[in-house]
Amino acid sequence: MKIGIAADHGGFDQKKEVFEYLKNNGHDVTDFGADKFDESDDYPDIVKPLAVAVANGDIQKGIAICGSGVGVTVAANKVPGVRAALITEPYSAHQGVEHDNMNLMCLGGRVIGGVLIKELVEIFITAEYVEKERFQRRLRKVQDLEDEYRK
Ligand SMILES: O=C(CO)[C@H](O)[C@H](O)[C@H](O)COP(=O)(O)O
Repeated sequence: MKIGIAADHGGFDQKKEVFEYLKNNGHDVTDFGADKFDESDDYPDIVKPLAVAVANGDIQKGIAICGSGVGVTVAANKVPGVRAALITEPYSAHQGVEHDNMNLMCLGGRVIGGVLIKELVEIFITAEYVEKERFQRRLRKVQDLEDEYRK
């Protein structure tokens, strides 16, 4: 499984930590930037390449970090095919994948860190979507919404 990670200045340090953690644990992880700390960078620019790679299927699971996690969540969900959510606790990190097929987990670098952020990453990357009829039905409805409002 290919994992991608991106962060603006609000999550720059946490991105480095998570990237190292994933690499050290043998995962195939790509860093989509930012490449350097820049207080003036903008989260839509930073998350777009990762979101597109997730939507294309080049990356199976994406992790995006900004200050609160809200900005990258909003921006990533504008890319058709992305199912991004802001995650702050373990239950949603796996349930979001199991029920909703979340393919991009968003985190707040100014909100969480240390052990919790790695725990959430571990839960997210190991969780699997459960192909139950009710989950499929709901995801089809999400897809219908996307199709209805696509330009
Ligand atoms: O948290 C964020 C969006 O939800 C991002 O990190 C933004 O860039 C945040 O607004 C950063 O704030 P700053 O005052 O420009 O550092």
